[in-house]
Amino acid sequence: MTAALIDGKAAAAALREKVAVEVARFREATGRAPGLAVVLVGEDPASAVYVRSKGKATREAGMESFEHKLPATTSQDDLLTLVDQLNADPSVDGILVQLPLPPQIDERVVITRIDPDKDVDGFHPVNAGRLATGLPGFVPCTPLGCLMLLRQTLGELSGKSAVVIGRSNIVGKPMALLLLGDSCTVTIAHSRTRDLPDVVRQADIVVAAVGRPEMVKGDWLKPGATVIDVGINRVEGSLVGDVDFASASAVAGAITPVPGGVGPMTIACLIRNTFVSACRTEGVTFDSAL
Ligand SMILES: Nc1nc2c(c(=O)[nH]1)N[C@@H](CN(C=O)c1ccc(C(=O)N[C@@H](CCC(=O)O)C(=O)O)cc1)CN2
Repeated sequence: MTAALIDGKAAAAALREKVAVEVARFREATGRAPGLAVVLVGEDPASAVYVRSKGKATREAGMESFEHKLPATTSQDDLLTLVDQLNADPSVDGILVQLPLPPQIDERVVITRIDPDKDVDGFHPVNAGRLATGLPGFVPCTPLGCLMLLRQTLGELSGKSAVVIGRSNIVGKPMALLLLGDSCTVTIAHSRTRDLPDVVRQADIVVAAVGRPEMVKGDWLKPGATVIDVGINRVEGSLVGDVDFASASAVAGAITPVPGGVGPMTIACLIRNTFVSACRTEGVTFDSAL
């Protein structure tokens, strides 16, 4: 292996620690703690693990965690009523509805019901529009975490060529906009892209977010490229990314592992976004490097 390993676990721990220091200052200044409400509908085991991790990370940062666990049979109207209550609750700075939702509930309707100024997931169309137009809002946690890892690994990103593989609203599109915001030349590749390996081979930065286990091979990469693997795929009882780590790490300059790469940054960025939300509500200034 020649590639340097990008340690997302360490980066996430450092970010959470920085937020915890700022939260202590916030509490002294305002007399209250920032609050995050997390809503889980159903019993999906992976979602339950993520929700538990989010609650733990929230409390460890000195913030209040409000957990709402609803049965898998919950109706869309009942979920919307809970979202309305959380929107109106001044102790709640951030609202997150864990995805995926059961089939009787339309994800888009629920996301759109969350107050955009409490939408710490950054999934609301208003926040998508703010990101696209360069206005302050909330940026989805996974792409924000990827950007932080890239800046930490490469320093200045300006002028670099980047390929984002995947065009989802949650990762691919916001990732491309963030890279554009840092003056990269960005290509979004997807299932209909022709000659994908040739497209990927042009890139200094590759972000793989397709949800197909080990799809990106080492011989698709420009030697020395920085590779960010967003994939979390369970294959025969183990966890693999969208990048074939063994072949890619022989060619890349730096690469994120799975697990221990992007995943931990998702939760750290959620804690960061919740803190930022509380600061905006209270008019408290915060470290712009967060
Ligand atoms: N409302 C949301 N729902 C979902 C989101 C989200 O950002 N908001 N993202 C994913 C799940 N997710 C957080 O919710 C998440 C996924 C993975 C990790 C993580 O740390 N993964 C570890 C491996 C964990 C394991 O062993 O399973 C890693 O990559 O090291 C954190 C958060 C979908 N839903």
